[in-house]
Amino acid sequence: MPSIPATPPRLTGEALCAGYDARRVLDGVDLAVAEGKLTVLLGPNGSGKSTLLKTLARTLTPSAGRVCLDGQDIHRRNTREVARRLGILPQGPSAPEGLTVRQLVGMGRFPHQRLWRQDAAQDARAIREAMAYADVTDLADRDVDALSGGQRQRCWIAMVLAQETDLILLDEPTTFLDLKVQVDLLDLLSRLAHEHGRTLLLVLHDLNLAAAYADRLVMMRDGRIVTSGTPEAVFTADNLKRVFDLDAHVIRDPHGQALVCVPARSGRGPSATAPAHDARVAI
Ligand SMILES: Nc1ncnc2c1ncn2[C@@H]1O[C@H](COP(=O)(O)OP(=O)(O)OP(=O)(O)O)[C@@H](O)[C@H]1O
Repeated sequence: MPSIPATPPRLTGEALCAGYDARRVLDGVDLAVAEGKLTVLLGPNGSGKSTLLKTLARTLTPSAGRVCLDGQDIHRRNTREVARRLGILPQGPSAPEGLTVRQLVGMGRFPHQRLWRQDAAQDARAIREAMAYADVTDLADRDVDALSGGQRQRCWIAMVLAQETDLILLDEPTTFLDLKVQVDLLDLLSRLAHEHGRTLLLVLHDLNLAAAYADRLVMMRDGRIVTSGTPEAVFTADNLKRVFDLDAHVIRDPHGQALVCVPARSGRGPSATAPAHDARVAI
């Protein structure tokens, strides 16, 4: 996979309002997804993260504002054209029954195929590379239904990779995975951004993994972006309180230097859980 030089954002949302029937969820969201970076969207349940991802991916039409992909309104582009540039893995995806892993991953090639023009060799190469990258080659002939949650999630990631898009949106890709598998998956996504120049926007619920892996954090509440920037700039106790209503300290991991959020246990106050050593810093 060739590296792509840093360029201005190709995916932006401008004054986006969106929702479901009469219910407005997004309320004037402005967002430029940083090129070649891993951006993590954080926010409490129901704050509109999935709605934003769906709107950015053209699955949901905004009631006001617009999404631009490569400078053009994404809703004026056709589905196949968008799918060749932008891949999305929604929350809790489901596959048709009886599909093997290779067939599922092959679905990522649909946007590149036409009835009168199919490049079987190119499709086979993309599927092979995606399965190798997501470490599911050994599972290729297994039934997707018969896999563990973690294995299945890696297969879905492989499907998105086989789509060979520069922009990848993932909604809670680590849900239901054990910590080691979460870390493996985030390492993989991080390599995609940093070694292959892909642009990733993902929703995560684990604050500490988000702070450890994100180049940029975007924090949402009540359908609005409250703050965004590098973890150094925005992963602060004040912002965690503003966005999540969470009482916590943010400290620096003395070994890896990552920022770590230590929640205060209810009724005991933040100081009850703060470590005694001098790694604690006011952030
Ligand atoms: N298909 C839908 N129809 C109607 N309302 C919806 C639909 N999907 C989401 N909502 C509502 O929109 C609001 C935002 O939901 P959304 O899924 O975007 O939040 P979220 O931040 O991704 O939440 P979570 O962290 O729980 O996944 C919620 O109040 C939710 O109930």
